[in-house]
Amino acid sequence: MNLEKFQQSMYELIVETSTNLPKDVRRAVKAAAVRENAGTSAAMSLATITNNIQMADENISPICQDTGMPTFKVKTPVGVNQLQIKEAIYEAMIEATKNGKLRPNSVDSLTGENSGNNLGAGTPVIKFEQWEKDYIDARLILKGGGCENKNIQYSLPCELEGLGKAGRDLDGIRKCIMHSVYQAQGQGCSAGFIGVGIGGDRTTGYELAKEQLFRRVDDVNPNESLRQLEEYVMKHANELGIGTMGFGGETTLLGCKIGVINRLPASFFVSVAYNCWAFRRLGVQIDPTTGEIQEWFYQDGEEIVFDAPQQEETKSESRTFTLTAPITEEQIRELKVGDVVKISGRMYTGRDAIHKYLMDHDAPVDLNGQVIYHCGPVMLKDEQGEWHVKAAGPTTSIREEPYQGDIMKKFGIRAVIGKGGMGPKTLAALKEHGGVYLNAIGGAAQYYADCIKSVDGVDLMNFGIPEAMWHLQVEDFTAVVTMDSHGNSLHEHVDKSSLEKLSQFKEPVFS
Ligand SMILES: O=C(O)C[C@H](O)C(=O)O
Ligand code: SF4
Repeated sequence: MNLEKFQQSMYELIVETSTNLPKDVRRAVKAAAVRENAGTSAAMSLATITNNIQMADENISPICQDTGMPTFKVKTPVGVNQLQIKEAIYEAMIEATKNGKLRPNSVDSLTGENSGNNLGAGTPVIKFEQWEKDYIDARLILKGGGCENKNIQYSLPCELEGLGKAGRDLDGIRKCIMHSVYQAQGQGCSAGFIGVGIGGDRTTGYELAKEQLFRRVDDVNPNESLRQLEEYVMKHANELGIGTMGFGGETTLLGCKIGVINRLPASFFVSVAYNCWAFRRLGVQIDPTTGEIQEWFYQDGEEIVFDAPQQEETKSESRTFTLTAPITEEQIRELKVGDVVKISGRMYTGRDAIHKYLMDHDAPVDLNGQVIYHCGPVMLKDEQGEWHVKAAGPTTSIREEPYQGDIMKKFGIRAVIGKGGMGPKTLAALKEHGGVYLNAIGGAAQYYADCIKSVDGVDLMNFGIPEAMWHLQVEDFTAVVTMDSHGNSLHEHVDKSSLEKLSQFKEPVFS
């Protein structure tokens, strides 16, 4: 095999997967955008999402800054050297990271050190299979950490909030799947796609669930019971009202694929892999002699054009405020859940490592009246040593729940921006201190990168690029107030109302 060419093909597969959302996924997103009512938060978020998808195409830059756990599935004809393939994939990963197509995402679990090139123990994941065909089939999925955190595994029988007892039968499985969508709320950047694995052990159950994510969104399950179940879930999960980013709305789920394998008599697992709307997976057919790409998978069909939203659709029903840091308590107290905020001026990124650090250290900058953005961007340094933002959407905020309230009070921070919302501890601190939580659109990494006009500095680089504290100069960075300083939380509200809706699906359906 021409290894140089093969490595180039793997590089193309990585770049395309990170930057070019597959057509079957685009069709599902488009259908969701069409369903939402103009002027609602869901419609506006979907407009941002579709805009972001197109920006990623044009910029050839990551759709989302979290380029995920690279998982390759490679089928090779007998005689092809899999060791060489592995080596070529490693090289292609290094190059894609260097060129800002992947974020350095491989972190030592004990020391916290980022390897910087996406290689490390267990990264990337490469699964090989041998087959009788005469070509190589290489597929890649880039599944982000936020949606990965929303995966869930049920052991039947069990008791489920809202749904009661789930037994060891098809109806018990139905309940688990409905519950899995409920428990994800907006935190995995809904509307999402789920892959479900029935049976196996804890490991093979999850593997089967992830395997389902390689199926086309629009395929039809050949197993009649599973086909019916997939259809049922698609219809009814969308009645939960969680909606895009958990803002409420018509579409909560974009795809549901279910597979089944045998189990042990004692075990009965239902494993669910949740994937965000930024469902990045592609595949190629490769000639094993030349190493060249012969065909792309998931990319058939017409070009999908997302219509630019009409004037009345972009006109929000909400009040709009403009803020520039330092922000006063008075300005914050004026904001209510549902308001749109446009931020200009300075903001600082801070995510997991920074929040832990700030608990018992001084801040490297004065944070009084400032804005913290839960974000781990993709950054590139030019020849002059200047940093440039390549992708910069929000990360899931709930992970900072143990720290956030204390840190806001300790340093006088007035606003935090993230996604998916935070819990009661933060809500209480916002009320006491005069703070606000702003929800940005998860995955819209190109859209937000465009709002960042310059990088003015960076602290705590020892935490690695995604975890460092970046000083950003922004213009019209738009987010929605979802938790205010008066004790109101849209997240709490949507959680409650979706749980009520979930309980409507308590009665047996598949008996
Ligand atoms: O790590 C990130 O940047 C985001 C993550 O995928 C998340 O959804 O929280
Ligand atoms: S930020 Fe959202 S869109 Fe990006 S990887 Fe995480 S869950 Fe997916």
